[in-house]
Amino acid sequence: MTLLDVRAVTKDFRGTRALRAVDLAVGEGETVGLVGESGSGKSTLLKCVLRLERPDSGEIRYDGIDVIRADRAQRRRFRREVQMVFQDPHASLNPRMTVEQLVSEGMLVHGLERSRAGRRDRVAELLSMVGLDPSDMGRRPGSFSGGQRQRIAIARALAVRPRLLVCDEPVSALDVSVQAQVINLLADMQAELGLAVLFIAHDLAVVGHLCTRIAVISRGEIVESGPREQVFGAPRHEYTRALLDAVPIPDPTIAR
Ligand SMILES: Nc1ncnc2c1ncn2[C@@H]1O[C@H](COP(=O)(O)OP(=O)(O)OP(=O)(O)O)[C@@H](O)[C@H]1O
Repeated sequence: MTLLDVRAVTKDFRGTRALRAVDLAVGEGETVGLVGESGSGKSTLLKCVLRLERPDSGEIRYDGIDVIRADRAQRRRFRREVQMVFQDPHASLNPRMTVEQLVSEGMLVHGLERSRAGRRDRVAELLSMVGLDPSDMGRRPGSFSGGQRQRIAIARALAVRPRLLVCDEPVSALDVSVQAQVINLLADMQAELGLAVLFIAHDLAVVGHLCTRIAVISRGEIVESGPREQVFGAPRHEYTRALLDAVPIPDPTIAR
């Protein structure tokens, strides 16, 4: 079943065509990568999906909800079921809050765990899941490394039991050695929880590691889209070939 369905979305900013009739679908439990260089339109598409920008034309549907015209109850469901992990956990995690507060905030907002003890237990469980020590839940994000902060951000997103996780350049700010750990964690969580993932990045190698389907965006247009093996093995578009030339192939089976 298609969970997120973006159809023919177009967006102009006073003369700049940021998106040209973009189509993009993410199925239930599916991992989709959206790749493109800086300025290609990735952020604009994301803002349209998150209702931060209104497309000039086109449709965005999420599990029966018309995202652009959603009513209050629909927006509320959408805000719980679609969670985000951002590029910079330093900026996206409030430095004054403890890990316990950060991870339990969504549960409070959405009324998922009524008791403080229940929320605490769930925070402990989530921290273990993402490879952090539950006894650290009283610490603040500033005392963790970049990779650990991204684990906190992932635990926070998972706390409200989302169906779709949207990751916007989640490892771009991390050291290369830490990038692989965070990608592996996302892959584990995706498999364990059956989450759908939309993973946005400028780096094709990073996307290829996690996503079974890849869409390539260039100058506001999806220039290629298909199974990972097809995009890596037989890229149709010259822009994809250029992106492939610029990165090491992450998986030797794909390289062959
Ligand atoms: N608010 C805005 N006003 C005017 N132009 C904009 C605005 N937002 C984006 N643009 C333009 O739209 C185009 C797409 O930008 P967008 O930020 O979506 O690209 P991107 O792929 O997300 O790039 P990056 O990876 O650098 O964030 C660019 O030409 C950009 O300059």
